[in-house]
Amino acid sequence: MCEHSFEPLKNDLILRTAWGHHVERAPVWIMRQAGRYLPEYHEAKGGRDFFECCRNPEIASTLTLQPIERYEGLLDASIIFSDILVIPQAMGMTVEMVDKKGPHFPNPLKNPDDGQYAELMKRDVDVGTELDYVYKAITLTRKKLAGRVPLIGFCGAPWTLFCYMVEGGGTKLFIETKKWIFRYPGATKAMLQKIAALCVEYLALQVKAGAQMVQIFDSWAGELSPSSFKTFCEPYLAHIADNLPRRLKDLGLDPVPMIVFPKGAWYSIDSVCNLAYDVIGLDWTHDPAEAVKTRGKRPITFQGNADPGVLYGSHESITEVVEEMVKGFGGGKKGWIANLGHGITPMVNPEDLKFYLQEIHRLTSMENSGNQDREG
Ligand SMILES: Cc1c2[nH]c(c1CCC(=O)O)Cc1[nH]c(c(CCC(=O)O)c1C)Cc1[nH]c(c(CCC(=O)O)c1C)Cc1[nH]c(c(C)c1CCC(=O)O)C2
Repeated sequence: MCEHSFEPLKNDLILRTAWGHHVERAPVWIMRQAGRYLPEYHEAKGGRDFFECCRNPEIASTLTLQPIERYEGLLDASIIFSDILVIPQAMGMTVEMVDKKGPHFPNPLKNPDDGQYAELMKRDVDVGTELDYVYKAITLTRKKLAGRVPLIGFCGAPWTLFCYMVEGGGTKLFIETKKWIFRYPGATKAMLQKIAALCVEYLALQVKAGAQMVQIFDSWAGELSPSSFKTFCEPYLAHIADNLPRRLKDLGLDPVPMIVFPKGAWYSIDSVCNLAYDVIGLDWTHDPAEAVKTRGKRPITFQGNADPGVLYGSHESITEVVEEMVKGFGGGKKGWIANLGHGITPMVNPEDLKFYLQEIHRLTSMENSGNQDREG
């Protein structure tokens, strides 16, 4: 139990699915479900800066609830409105959100001798106080949810956060990142380990505040070769999965399901199935049936994975993609949480997302939709 008392959950479908139980239909939520495609998001955000919204528990909880209210009864989880870059901020780096451009670090990490690296490595970061506003937003959101659906907490994976910290923002070429891993592998690993420890504490405190499930977003995992993935990504994902349950236990908290989303690293799935995560998020480059075959009998739930671009398509194509996905994941009565293969993109018509959610409900509620052999 977390330290607060909240209304009992009325819909625990996603938690049961994540724990590997047989369920009545596939649960569904959407990465970035609170965001720019919703007119009410822009309205509630007003002229405010993005990080100012994250730091304001009242606004963050309002934004978190928007999709739950608009798609009443169709979403099986909420995700706290925040950003993965709050960890670099807590470490002392400045991160701005530039309109229509995305995140920008005015002073990224240049090399291990630039002074800032040593400074960050030696600083004792207290994510308890630095990210206090996130825990407050989580507790307030749990109250406002009043048990409608579970609340997911999240963080960025060490690898993805490191990329942002050295690139200073989004990139296509990853020049700085590659300089770090191929010139300074030791310094890179030390920083990744530092971030991983912060992730564990940050997620534990989110659970303490009321998060009922957590997701680790490794959005840039796919920039690595399979062997670099083994060196710079996987050990830190493993560290989080191994240490979060221990930390929760220390704090007197029950374990929560842990989701990992190593976007783009399709080659890693067999090995990621051996980590201690309960759920693995798949992007749309995965063939669901192949992934199910690779999983075999291991007790892992998959999450995903339609191309988010299908929401720009016709309703016929949405139905086709959902049908294919339901079939590939074995019907939806076990081992699958429906989602998109990455965050929903701006300019999607919210009514088309509604249709996608309805199709998932319709096609996974069917009597015979659980008859497929999930081992492939
Ligand atoms: C890489 C990453 C970031 N942030 C996040 C990731 C991992 C997921 C992914 O790979 O998409 C995670 C994130 N960011 C946001 C959420 C909120 C909760 C939700 O999913 O609804 C979550 C889970 C809000 C947001 N984070 C951001 C917005 C848009 C801000 C705005 O312009 O109003 C929102 C709603 C800004 C942001 N934040 C980030 C970028 C690259 C951008 C700008 C470009 C973009 O939106 O894709 C970093």
